[in-house]
Amino acid sequence: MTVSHPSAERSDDVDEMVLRDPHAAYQLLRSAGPIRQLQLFPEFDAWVVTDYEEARAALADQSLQKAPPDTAEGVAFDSPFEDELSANLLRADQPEHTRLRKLVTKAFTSRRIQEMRPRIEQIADELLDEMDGHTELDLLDAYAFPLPMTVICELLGVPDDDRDDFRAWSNRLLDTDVTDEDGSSVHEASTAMAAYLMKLIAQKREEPADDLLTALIDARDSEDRLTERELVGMVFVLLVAGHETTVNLIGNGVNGLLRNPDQLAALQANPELLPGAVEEFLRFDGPVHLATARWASEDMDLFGAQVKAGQMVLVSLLAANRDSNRFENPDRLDVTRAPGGHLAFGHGIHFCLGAALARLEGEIAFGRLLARFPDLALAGDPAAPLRWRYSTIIHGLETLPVRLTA
Ligand code: HEM
Repeated sequence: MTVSHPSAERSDDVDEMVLRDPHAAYQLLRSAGPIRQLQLFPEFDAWVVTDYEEARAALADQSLQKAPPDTAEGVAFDSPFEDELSANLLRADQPEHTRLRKLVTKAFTSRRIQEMRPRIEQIADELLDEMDGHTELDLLDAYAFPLPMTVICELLGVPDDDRDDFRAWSNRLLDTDVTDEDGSSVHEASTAMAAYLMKLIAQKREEPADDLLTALIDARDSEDRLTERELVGMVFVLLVAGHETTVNLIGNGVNGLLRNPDQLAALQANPELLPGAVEEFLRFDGPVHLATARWASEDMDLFGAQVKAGQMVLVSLLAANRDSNRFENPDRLDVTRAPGGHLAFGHGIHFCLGAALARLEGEIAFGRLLARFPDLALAGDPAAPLRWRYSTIIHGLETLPVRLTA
């Protein structure tokens, strides 16, 4: 698959290739062992784990801590979300992590999530109604983005009128912008995002309702179970994780299907394959590229590498999910593959809180889309280069132009 990006003029070494064309880069890297140092950020190198077994072990290894240690290398660069947004689950170690996660687990259990099925189906159908009558459109804008965004906003109980601003800030926080040398664009986006979240919390304090944000505010104001910074950090992580990822489950999965017509036909002929197909989309082109940063808490031997205290360790979920020692024919999309075992939702104590919700959204999104537009196809020249977002965290397309009818 060819990929282009505005920064293609940068040096074409493997470090840069990991961001520009990750699957090809990991194929080159894998033969060099399960871990190696890469320069993914301008100021410092990070250790990157690429093989399945080691990736799984690293995700569960609590000597790789989430809170940057005092002596960490490159912390200033890695912390654009200072200060208001950083007190969140993905930056917390035990025991803070357990306390914070307990506040939200109840809202995300499979049973609670299954109750949302009729409403998610309705949201999908409304978006599909709006698409009807168009010949070509960007599936990310019209469907893959608004669906999970509407769901997470309703679950929290916040308006989604500002969702375009929110999407722009969130993209700026998660993508690597090579032109933002002094970090001012990221800083501006994190300041705007923090101000917006504080406004949402203030509004909800004025008008409480039967929703997750009200419950979190109660836990703060009546029970003192989290600080104000932690409240803002929680809303931040739920809103960002709730929509930056599922949009790319839908986008990457549809892209994979439309480029593999035999798999599309198999799924259309056997809709009962859908839940397994969603797992395969997650394995084949998962929405998260590298899991969020971990830091060595001490000098250690990590899979044969001498990692020093304070160095950053990143786990490549994309690489692990294409490890041929774990998955047969890993570069083949196969909707009949026995599901399970992929690392797209992470592993260990930070395993994705929203996995059940994302799976349900995915199942509904693919099922409704293919039923409504059975002749769905890529618009334009299928051999034309795809533009992937340039990001250490997100693996997703910039746009996905499709034709709706034959
Ligand atoms: C297909 C969609 C999704 C994918 C692939 C995904 C992936 C992940 C991954 C890989 C992690 C762990 C990161 C790490 O260990 O560094 C994670 C954590 C998390 N995800 Fe998801 N996610 C998805 C959807 C969602 C949704 C819909 C929500 C809903 C709010 C959500 C909320 C979270 C939260 C709160 C965490 C942090 C958990 C913790 O630190 O304990 N995610 N997700």
